Amino acid sequence: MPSRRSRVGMRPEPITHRLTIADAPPDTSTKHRVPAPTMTEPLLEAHNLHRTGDNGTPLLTDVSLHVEPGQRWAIRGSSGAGKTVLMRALALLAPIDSGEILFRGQPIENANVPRYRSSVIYLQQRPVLLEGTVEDNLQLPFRLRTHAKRHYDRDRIRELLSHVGRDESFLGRQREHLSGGEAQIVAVLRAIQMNPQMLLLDEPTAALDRDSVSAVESLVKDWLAEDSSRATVWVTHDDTQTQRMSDHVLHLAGGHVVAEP
Ligand SMILES: Nc1ncnc2c1ncn2[C@@H]1O[C@H](COP(=O)(O)OP(=O)(O)OP(=O)(O)O)[C@@H](O)[C@H]1O
Repeated sequence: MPSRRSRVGMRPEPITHRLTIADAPPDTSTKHRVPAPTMTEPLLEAHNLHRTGDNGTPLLTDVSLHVEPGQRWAIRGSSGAGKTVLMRALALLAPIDSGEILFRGQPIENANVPRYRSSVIYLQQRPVLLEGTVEDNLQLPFRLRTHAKRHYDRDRIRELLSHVGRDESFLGRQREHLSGGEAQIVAVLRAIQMNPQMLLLDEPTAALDRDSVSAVESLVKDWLAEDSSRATVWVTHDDTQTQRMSDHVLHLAGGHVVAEP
């Protein structure tokens, strides 16, 4: 069994037995069928997250989320509900005071954070791109030690660009000449070329025009369709985007999970 020790050193949880294929009772009756055990282990688990802000205000209170392979979650809630605080905690970019975050059933030790961040990539509303061309930005992750053995694949990028109606000339565009939508397309391409297991999308299309929204959504949909075990957590205020891009919804209000707003 995986260790249930918290990365943040809080409350050890009771060890819970997880059903495996070997544990499954034989199906001796079709009349009184025993419910099939869950074979899938969650990809990302947040258990009872708590965080208090600098001024003592509770930002997250007992927030839990289990994302299984293939699931597409939407995080909903009004402004200030704690959506970004939660997403940054899941991305290990912001601290939690208590609770635990597990990836594939394991806590993420400090030494494994770079690997975690290449499996679970966080994208924010305003993408951070460096000076230089689109291609410079796409090549950037391959300069990191974590990806030293991987190589930038221009053919793959060219193919992905064709899905969103851009040709190779886009690669030579300077960062400062990109629209907000184009910059977000670059950020999504930069993430999905790394073949992550999950994307954490924090309002990535909030300030974009309709064409850019559909370009970003279609890149993410195509990436999901390539591998049925990939998953997303998408913060959005948009009801129709929630319908298009999610099959599970977590509602937050005042840093709490609520049934419905
Ligand atoms: N370090 C901090 N200390 C104190 N308060 C904070 C801190 N970080 C965030 N907050 C507050 O926590 C609340 C939740 O912020 P958060 O950014 O998660 O909201 P949100 O749900 O993402 O809102 P929006 O939809 O407007 O992006 C806000 O009131 C914010 O000002």
